[in-house]
Amino acid sequence: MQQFNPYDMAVQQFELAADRLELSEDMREILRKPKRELIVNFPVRLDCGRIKTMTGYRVQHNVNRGPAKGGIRYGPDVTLDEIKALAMWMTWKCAVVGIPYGGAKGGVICDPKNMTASELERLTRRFTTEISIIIGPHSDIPAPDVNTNSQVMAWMMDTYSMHEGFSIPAVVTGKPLSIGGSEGRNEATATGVLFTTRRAALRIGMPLKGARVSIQGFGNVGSIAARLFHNEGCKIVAVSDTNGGLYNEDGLDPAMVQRHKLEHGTVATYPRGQRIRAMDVLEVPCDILIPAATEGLITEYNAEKIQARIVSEAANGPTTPAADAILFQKGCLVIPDILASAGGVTVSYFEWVQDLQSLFWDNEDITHRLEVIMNKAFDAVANKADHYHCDLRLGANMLAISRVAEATQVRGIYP
Ligand SMILES: NC(=O)C1=CN([C@@H]2O[C@H](COP(=O)(O)OP(=O)(O)OC[C@H]3O[C@@H](n4cnc5c(N)ncnc54)[C@H](OP(=O)(O)O)[C@@H]3O)[C@@H](O)[C@H]2O)C=CC1
Ligand SMILES: O=C(O)CCC(=O)C(=O)O
Repeated sequence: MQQFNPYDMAVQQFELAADRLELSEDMREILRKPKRELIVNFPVRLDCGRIKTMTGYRVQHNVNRGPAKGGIRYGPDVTLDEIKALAMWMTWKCAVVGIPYGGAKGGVICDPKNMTASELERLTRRFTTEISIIIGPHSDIPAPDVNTNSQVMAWMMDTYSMHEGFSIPAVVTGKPLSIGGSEGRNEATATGVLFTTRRAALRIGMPLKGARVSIQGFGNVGSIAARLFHNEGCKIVAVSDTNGGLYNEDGLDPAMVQRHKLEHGTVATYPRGQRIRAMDVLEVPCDILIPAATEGLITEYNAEKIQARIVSEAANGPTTPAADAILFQKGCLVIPDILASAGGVTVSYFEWVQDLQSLFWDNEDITHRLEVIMNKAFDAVANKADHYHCDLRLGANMLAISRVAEATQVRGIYP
């Protein structure tokens, strides 16, 4: 089996859309490569006194529609190609929901589950200092992603502000409310998944009430999606994390599963369900599948076995192009990542705007504004897909890429 490379996959998706848009080779050359790739190697003192040199990345894919925007992830398997792919998807994600940002992503190769809070703080502060030559409230604004959270964003904001000499909350989003975070940001990605799934269910005439939902990944996005879909009247039949999966055809109570995970570190050992392998959550009988873990897990090897009628991609890049073709053929409606998971960055945009104006909105206002944007984006993507007789991914990519290409063209290219 060939080694999965997320950047190759992102470029392959890009080329499919560029072909249908009949984009010139010159424009493709500009859009397929990241604008900036920063690699930093930096020392971190561990609690035992040893110094470990860590490697981190910040990639800005495109900034023609506004400042670069995108999360920071920590993990042992982070690679530059993964971060390049995620940065490119951020460019398309911001364009598809029409918020004035380009795309970026960052990451550090580390093992966060085996690091103490003080080691993570030192890592975060040093990494922020290293990438502060390219981040800033008007140039590139990080946010949380896999294995990072509001505490990590608080350390980033504090470190950046220390160097400037005064508080600059707008340098990162996803912060705690007490230092300029926004109402609704923590739940925003999962809320966006719910809004787009409601729209998709309407499109295929499937009631959400009573729908069986399987969720891969039980972190920020997956666990909150479980709660929101449960509140919507859906039955959460399967969940998983890195330790394994859990299935119960009668439905799981997300709050109880969450409590079990907090106490035992995994959902897989929750007693009121049948233990299954982590990858099996993709194949259990269900109506809606929510991949909320990581890239490249739905492939040509398991797509045929997916039983869901809707796949709502909360994760970035969960489905390979070969799997996309199989799912489209089967009549499974895939809400692509750049649309389904755009609720997070949309509320990050609200957070940034609130920080810049020092005037804050309430939760109701945030949720309403998010719903308007997500519904409008879903309808625009669906119209594109209907017009071109293609799946929603190609529709979303065509919409997004044409918007970025137009911005690039109208700004002019220096001869
Ligand atoms: N946070 C955000 O605002 C946004 C996140 N996303 C995307 O959503 C996805 C999840 O992010 P987020 O929830 O923030 O990250 P978290 O780190 O909070 O959670 C990730 C979850 O995925 C699980 N996981 C990782 N790999 C696997 C695997 N192979 N099989 C099963 N479970 C797995 C982890 O398990 P364990 O608990 O055991 O570690 C964890 O439960 C990512 O693709 C991210 O890029 C997209 C838009 C915004
Ligand atoms: O909130 C943000 O700015 C970015 C979130 C993110 O990294 C993503 O949507 O993948």
